[in-house]
Amino acid sequence: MSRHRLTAAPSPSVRVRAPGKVNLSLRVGPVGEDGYHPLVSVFQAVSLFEEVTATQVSPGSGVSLTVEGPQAAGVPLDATNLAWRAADVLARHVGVEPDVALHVRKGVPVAGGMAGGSADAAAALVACDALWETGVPRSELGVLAARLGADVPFCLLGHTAVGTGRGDLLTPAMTRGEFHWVFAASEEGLSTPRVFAAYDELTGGQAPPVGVEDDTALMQALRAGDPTALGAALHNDLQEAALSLRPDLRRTLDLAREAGALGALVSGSGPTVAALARSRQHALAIAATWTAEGAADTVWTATGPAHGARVVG
Ligand SMILES: C[C@](O)(CO)[C@H](O)COP(=O)(O)OP(=O)(O)OC[C@H]1O[C@@H](n2ccc(N)nc2=O)[C@H](O)[C@@H]1O
Ligand SMILES: Nc1ncnc2c1ncn2[C@@H]1O[C@H](COP(=O)(O)OP(=O)(O)OP(=O)(O)O)[C@@H](O)[C@H]1O
Repeated sequence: MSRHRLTAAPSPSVRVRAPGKVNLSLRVGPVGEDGYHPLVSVFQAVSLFEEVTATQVSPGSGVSLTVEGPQAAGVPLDATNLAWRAADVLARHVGVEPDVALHVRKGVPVAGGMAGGSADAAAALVACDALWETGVPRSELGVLAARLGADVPFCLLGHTAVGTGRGDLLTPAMTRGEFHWVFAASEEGLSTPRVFAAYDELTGGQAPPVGVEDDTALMQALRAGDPTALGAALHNDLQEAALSLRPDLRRTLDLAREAGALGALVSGSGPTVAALARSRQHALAIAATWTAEGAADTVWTATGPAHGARVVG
């Protein structure tokens, strides 16, 4: 008598990785009537990745979501989650039912100014498009991405790019070589709208208009692959606003400079502090200084630029 073991075939699934970012330069104009600030930013994607797995479920199941990672407790598990919203937006756009089980593995600090949630949205768009075989062109995914948040189009694109408008109109930038980064992350995040509101207060709502010409030295440093020149050109208009809400970050910045960082700044709306190092070894030395001084809850090293949202495995 022969025995047959019946094993159910695993449901088809797609795994996508999307990067967090650091704003090498962030210049913020006066708030507009839509509540958004016109900005010019040079984004760089770094090798801290969010991973979203989209798995097929039976028709009519709808969207479900699980999240893993050290800071997963701070992430919403309902339809307000950016990955869930991305699945809904794509389904509506192509006219399919949003049936999918999403699993998010967080590798970017939560509410840290590094676009972790935006990376989840970008990854979910790519993952669901592949799972549902809807074949939406990248340019069209970019339009959907902008609806989900100002940082989402960049997480889709990756590498290094100049963003204008809300930060969602992107032009790829030329770079040479690899840059070494260290990030000091805090358990307690900062709310992006609160940081923009603090900026409005500090500038009395009269911030000067912004232009791409302010970043000429930075763009030249990127093209030359010159980390020293890049370190000197790093800039963030939101830094003082973030420091007004988190004055302790000043010490984190000072410690990085004392450890020889080529430049140090608050990443985006903070509270993560980014430091540019000379090499991988130097990045580890800065990380060790921050850890020894208790200047961060978690310290991460990474390189940039990194690729945009793409299918892995
Ligand atoms: C600070 C940055 O991370 C820099 O890259 C981004 O500008 C923020 O991008 P994001 O988190 O994707 O932003 P969204 O989710 O679109 O917007 C959150 C809130 O941030 C503020 N916001 C965002 C982008 C922008 N250009 N001006 C703004 O004033 C608005 O109050 C908005 O309601
Ligand atoms: N998938 C998600 N992951 C993390 N947070 C999410 C997600 N979806 C929605 N959120 C909400 O968004 C808030 C900001 O999270 P996120 O990690 O994207 O911040 P951030 O890195 O500061 O973003 P940005 O740099 O784009 O402003 C969180 O506090 C959380 O409430």
